[in-house]
Order: sequence, then structure tokens, then C-alpha cells
Amino acid sequence: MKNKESIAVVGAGSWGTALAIVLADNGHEVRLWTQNEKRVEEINGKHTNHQYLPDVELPKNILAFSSIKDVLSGLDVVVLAVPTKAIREVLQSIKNIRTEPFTVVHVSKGIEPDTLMRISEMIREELPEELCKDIVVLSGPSHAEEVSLRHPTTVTVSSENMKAAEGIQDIFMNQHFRVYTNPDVVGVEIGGALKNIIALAAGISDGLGYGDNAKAALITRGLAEIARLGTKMGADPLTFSGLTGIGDLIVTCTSVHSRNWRAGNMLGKGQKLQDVLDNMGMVVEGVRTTRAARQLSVKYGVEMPITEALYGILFEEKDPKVAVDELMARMKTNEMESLVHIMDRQQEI
Ligand SMILES: NC(=O)C1=CN([C@@H]2O[C@H](COP(=O)(O)OP(=O)(O)OC[C@H]3O[C@@H](n4cnc5c(N)ncnc54)[C@H](OP(=O)(O)O)[C@@H]3O)[C@@H](O)[C@H]2O)C=CC1
Ligand SMILES: O=C(CO)COP(=O)(O)O
Repeated sequence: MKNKESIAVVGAGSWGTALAIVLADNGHEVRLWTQNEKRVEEINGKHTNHQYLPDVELPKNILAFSSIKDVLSGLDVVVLAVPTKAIREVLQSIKNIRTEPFTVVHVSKGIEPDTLMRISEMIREELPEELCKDIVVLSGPSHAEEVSLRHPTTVTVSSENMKAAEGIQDIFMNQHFRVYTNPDVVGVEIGGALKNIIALAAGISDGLGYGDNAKAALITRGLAEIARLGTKMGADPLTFSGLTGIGDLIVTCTSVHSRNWRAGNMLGKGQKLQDVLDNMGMVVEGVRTTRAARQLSVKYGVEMPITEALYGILFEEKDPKVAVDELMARMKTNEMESLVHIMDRQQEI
């Protein structure tokens, strides 16, 4: 029997709401924060969140609030479920209110451009040490739409303090939502963030009318470049063959639920990036992360051809078809050569 807790979920978008359902199903009292008053009324009155999860009825033990102060008061666990670009702003409001220490669970998948920080690093920078007990990342192949329908889903939690990760594993785990632990915070965060770049590329490939061969190539070679960069940054190479690596790549590159795949698909069909983003109504994390990953590839001296091609399409108006032609015409190489430093890193560990 798990301890019942009161838990704050900050962000009532699709993922925050789906995770609130998991926590509510486990019997926890869930306080869900959104700055949108109308959504607060809808969640508390009709028990729905139509904009983000249409047709899903929310459990009654989810209570929504628009005051961040009311959401946080007296709670030990705060789940941060906002896009990467909103993380600092939200943490600044939290730190102005809280005086007691708490555990932050972050579920966002991005890297901050320019600072090149992972999300746990941004949290460490924003929250004073005496306020932030532990940081736990929850990531893996998990579309909100399926989690909210209680379809079987597996994710991974990771933290520098594995006791904290195990505590969060207990809070979330249930019959539909299986939670693993992994001590490799860098690998878990890098895999989750960078798969969005490859999902955009997979969507573009589908939008151009290419088939399964192209998609398999993008997933496999995408994983190779993610693992190359991740291991240079200190990740355990094995993490990339787990849920937060290949697992999340598969789900995001092959599902119509993925906002990154859908955005790519529209780009491949010839739409303009700004129109795609304006019409999505939800965050497409891979766009900013492409900029960050390209900066990281330069910083660490790691070749990332798919990221480079996507950067050209997103930010330099390169024709997607030309970008694919250029990828195919790259100098011939040995499949394993580019993985050598990953194997070296594995031996070090
Ligand atoms: N959706 C999914 O299936 C999954 C998503 N993720 C990750 O979770 C994170 C959140 O994604 P998701 O829930 O899908 O995004 P959505 O676009 O569905 O929702 C984003 C939420 O964040 C809120 N928000 C945005 N900007 C701010 C801000 N500046 N201040 C306060 N609140 C803000 C929005 O509020 P409002 O509606 O009021 O604008 C909304 O509630 C992303 O990093 C994503 O990669 C991870 C796994 C699965
Ligand atoms: O991270 C996700 C699934 O694991 C969701 O991906 P999208 O943000 O592309 O929808």
C-alpha cells in the first residue's frame, strides 16, 4: 500500500493533466495549477480539460487552482509540467512563495538554447539549495493521450539521489503506468530532449512522401547521433537503448499523437514553420532544442548530420527535399566508426 500524498502539478496542459490522472488514480490528492481561470472552472466544475485532452473525464480528486500559492502550500512534491521555455519563469514564482524544502519532479523534454543547460541544471540554478530537496526527472515513451486512457505505458525516473527517484517511482506506479529507475540523469534528459529533433525529421520525411525505410534510417542514425553527443556529455551509453532513448524515439517518430512528428509532417508538405507553430496550440519542443543541440554539437565537437539538416530546414529556409538529398550524398562511411567513442565510454563505465 502506498502512502497517500498531496501533490502539486504545475501546468495543466496535456502532459500535466495526464500525470494528474495517474496520481489521482493512485489515491493522492492532486492540486493542478494553470494560470487560465476558465480552465480552472472547467476542471473543477465539469471535470474535463477539453483543450488539451478532449473526451477524457478527470477523477474528482484533481482540484485545479489559478493561484500558485494555494497549489504549493504545505506540499512536499511538485511536478513541473510546463514547456522548457517556461521553466525559469515558473520557478521564479515558486521560489518567491515557498520557504519549506520540497522535491521537484520535472517531466519536460528540452535543452535551453545558449546556456545549453539540461532541465535539472536550470532547476538547480533557479532554486536555492535549501528549498530544493531533490530533483527527479520522469521521462520515456508516453503520449498524454494514451496515458489519460489508462493504456499500458512505461517510463523511467532518474535523480542524483536514487532514494528520491524510488520515492517518486512509488507515487506514480500503478497497473497501467509502470515506472523504472535509472541513475543516469544526463542520459535520461538528453535522450528525452533530442528525440524531438528526430521526430520532427521523421514527420518531414513522411510529409515528403518517403516511406518506412527512410523512417527506420532516421530513427537508427538519429539514435547514433544522440548517443554520440550524450556520451560526450557524460551519459551512460546503455541508457540510449532504454525507454528514454530508443523507446521514446520509436513512440515519437511513429505516432500521430506526437506534436513534433505532426509539425514535421506539415513542414514536409510545404507549410511554413511559423504557420505550423501558430496552428498547433501545443508546444513543439524540438524546434528550440534543434538550436540548442546544434550549439552542443559544436561545443563538444560531435558530428550530428540529422540535427544539422533539420537546423537548415527550420532556421535557414532550406528546402526539406534538398536537405534529404544532402544527407544521402554525405561522404561514405563505416556504420560503426562513428560509434567508437561510445564503446570507449562504455568500457570506462
Ligand atoms: N504531451 C505529452 O504527451 C508529453 C509531453 N512531455 C513534455 O511535457 C512538457 C509540457 O508539455 P505538454 O503538457 O504536452 O504541453 P502543452 O502545450 O500541452 O501544455 C503546456 C502547459 O504549460 C502552460 N504554460 C506554457 N507556458 C507557460 C508559462 N510561461 N507560464 C505558466 N504556464 C505555462 C500552458 O498553460 P496555458 O494552457 O494556460 O497556456 C499549458 O498548461 C514538454 O516539455 C513536453 O515535451 C513529456 C511527455 C509526454
Ligand atoms: O514526449 C512525448 C512522448 O513520449 C510526446 O512527444 P510530442 O511532444 O512530440 O507530442
